[in-house]
Amino acid sequence: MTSAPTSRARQRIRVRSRQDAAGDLLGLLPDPEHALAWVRDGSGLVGWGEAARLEVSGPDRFAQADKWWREFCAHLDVDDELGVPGSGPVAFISMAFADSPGDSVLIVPEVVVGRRNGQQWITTIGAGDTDPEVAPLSRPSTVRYANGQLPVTQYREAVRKAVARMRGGELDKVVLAHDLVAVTDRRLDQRFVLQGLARRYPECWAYAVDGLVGATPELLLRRTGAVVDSRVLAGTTWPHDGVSDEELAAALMSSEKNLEEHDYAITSLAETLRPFCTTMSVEGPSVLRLPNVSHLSSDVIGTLSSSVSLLHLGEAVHPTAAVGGTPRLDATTLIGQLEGMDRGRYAGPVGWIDGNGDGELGIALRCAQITGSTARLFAGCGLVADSDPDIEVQEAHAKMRPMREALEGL
Ligand SMILES: C=C(O[C@H]1C=CC=C(C(=O)O)[C@@H]1O)C(=O)O
Repeated sequence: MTSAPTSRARQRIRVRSRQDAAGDLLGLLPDPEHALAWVRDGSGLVGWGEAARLEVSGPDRFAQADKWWREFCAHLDVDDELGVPGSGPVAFISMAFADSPGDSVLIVPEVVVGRRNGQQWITTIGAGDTDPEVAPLSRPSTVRYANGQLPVTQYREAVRKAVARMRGGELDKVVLAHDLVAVTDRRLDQRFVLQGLARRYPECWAYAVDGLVGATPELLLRRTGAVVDSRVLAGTTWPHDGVSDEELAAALMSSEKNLEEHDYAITSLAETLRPFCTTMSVEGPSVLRLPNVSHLSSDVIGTLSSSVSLLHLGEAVHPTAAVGGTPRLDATTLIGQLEGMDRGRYAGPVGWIDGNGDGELGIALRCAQITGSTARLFAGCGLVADSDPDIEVQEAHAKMRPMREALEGL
């Protein structure tokens, strides 16, 4: 389904960006159920209202989204006094993980507030209300959990089967996920969840697009002019009683199983991005420490050889072996067979794009799809032939902690 102002062809939409007084971005969001956000450590973008929206699905969803966004931008009158990435027109993006089923969505807000390097701005797209009434924040008083489409006992079994397939030499790596449903006593306020995540995980990108709310530590791609960069994560440990953070980090850095998982993820990203670049370098791995887990982390940076848009690049690199596997097609086929659930937009690219094709796409991890008073949480683990199903179940539990705590207001 595609919708955009029908008068677009005749009447150009006015886009205006101007400097704004500094403030807390997430605190500006007026609406509990339609939050649009991409914020890391106080900087990023938030939006409200809906000037246009695109919903697409299928293998050509990235190409369709890219075309739609270019056409939309071609019919705007832009008055942008900043000219920085994220000023001017912006669409928030959340792409489905799989070619089928699942809808991807692009939302162009009526108002965007951005903050970058201490500079804040406000953009109106059409007739946006720049000073809307902000509904009071509400928190659920009870949260109950129920099985999702893939309960944890079945998840363990799926992991066991996947490991057997890898030991049999069918593939090298696959990432399997499971879900969990949280039901609350009232309609969830997405802003409450976002603020809790942002407070606890300032090094992650807190995001909300069309009810998918989370805080991801993994940056799939950022395009800033000719520069493209990525933060690749794979290989995980989590706090254990009696083991110091330093010991955990040292064990992670010398774990062959985790280094192997990480290597597949880096290789998948680098191989698919390299054709677009004249230069590329990889730095890592090092350990990224978060309150719930620590990951092996590498940074990739490249120079683009031509002006290719963020969505085009996203299509080429998704899914990396941080959320799919190696070989990619074998892994995604096995994910479909063994998970037997619809991941929706979990593990898909999430973020924003501007009128120049610059923007940021994270991988939608540590998240929940929120609908009314229900949240569907997801967590997955990279598996190789050496993986132990019981340990992977513990890892998935640790990865769900941020979302559970944010829902419960802990
Ligand atoms: C698939 C997830 O995490 C990925 C990102 C970092 C580390 C991962 C791992 O060690 O398995 C996963 O590849 C998830 O959080 O649902």
